[in-house]
Amino acid sequence: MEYQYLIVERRERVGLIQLNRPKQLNALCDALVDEMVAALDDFEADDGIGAIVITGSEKAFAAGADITAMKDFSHMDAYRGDYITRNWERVKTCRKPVVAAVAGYALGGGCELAMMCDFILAADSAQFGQPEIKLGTLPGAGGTQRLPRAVGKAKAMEMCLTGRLMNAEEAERAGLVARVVPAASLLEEALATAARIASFSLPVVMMIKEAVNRSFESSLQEGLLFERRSFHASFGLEDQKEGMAAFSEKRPPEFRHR
Ligand SMILES: CCCCCCCCCCCCC/C=C/C(=O)SCCNC(=O)CCNC(=O)[C@H](O)C(C)(C)COP(=O)(O)OP(=O)(O)OC[C@H]1O[C@@H](n2cnc3c(N)ncnc32)[C@H](O)[C@@H]1OP(=O)(O)O
Repeated sequence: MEYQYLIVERRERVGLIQLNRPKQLNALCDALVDEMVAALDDFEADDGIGAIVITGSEKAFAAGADITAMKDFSHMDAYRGDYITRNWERVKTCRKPVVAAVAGYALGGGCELAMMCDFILAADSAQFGQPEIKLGTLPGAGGTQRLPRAVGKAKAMEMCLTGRLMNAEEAERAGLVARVVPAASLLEEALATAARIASFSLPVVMMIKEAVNRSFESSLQEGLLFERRSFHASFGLEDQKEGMAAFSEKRPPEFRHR
């Protein structure tokens, strides 16, 4: 597929998706999101891909939904067109892990896109925010729902009501990002992290992603039961036999990803 707004590459067992609208600070438009859905579909179907990285440019992961594109929308335009949110769950529904590598601005829909990913690696230049209130609107792709779950009500409420930005250090302290790395090594670190994940058993990686995400959707008791049944099911995998045999034989495992 030809991409106009993305750079899409395979880096061994890692699929790399780079937002490529640097002049507009990677503002998210319908066409970019449609291309991202296509790239995720492609990587999900590819047995040679075990993990995915989404990143932007040095100055911006994504500065939000495209204000120019939507500024004259009517309620019905937004509602019936479901502007750039019609496929918004595709990152979350992707069964392979998706890592967000964020440098620069991740604002509005850009912060929401990063939070849809399984975890965020932030450059020390990263700045996160939901500044929609400054535009006379509010987050529309999870900002008021995922941000409180990530950083707590107080910080999320203050950020959404004031539109202030959160730098990488505060974001790590608050639990929004997994780790902060120097901007110069962000992509290298993200690819290495994704490659490590992709080196493990793909079915187990998928089961872990599913179980961790289930913790946000169910009671502790239901989540523990889901996890336990998944643990039991792992003993049906060739990779579980290989992993535990390799340990006993004091050699590295060679997972077959099935
Ligand atoms: C596979 C499924 C994936 C699904 C993914 C979906 C998730 C997203 C869905 C979103 C749903 C809607 C809800 C979200 C709404 C929003 O996001 S509203 C927008 C929120 N963002 C902002 O308010 C930030 C706006 N930008 C700025 O404040 C500043 O640009 C900046 C980031 C602080 C940088 O300032 P500065 O360094 O001065 O650069 P600028 O000159 O301002 O910008 C450079 C050019 O980039 C253009 N631009 C920047 N941001 C946007 C934007 N959001 N939309 C459109 N264009 C933008 C800016 O206009 C400049 O362009 P030129 O004037 O042509 O040079």
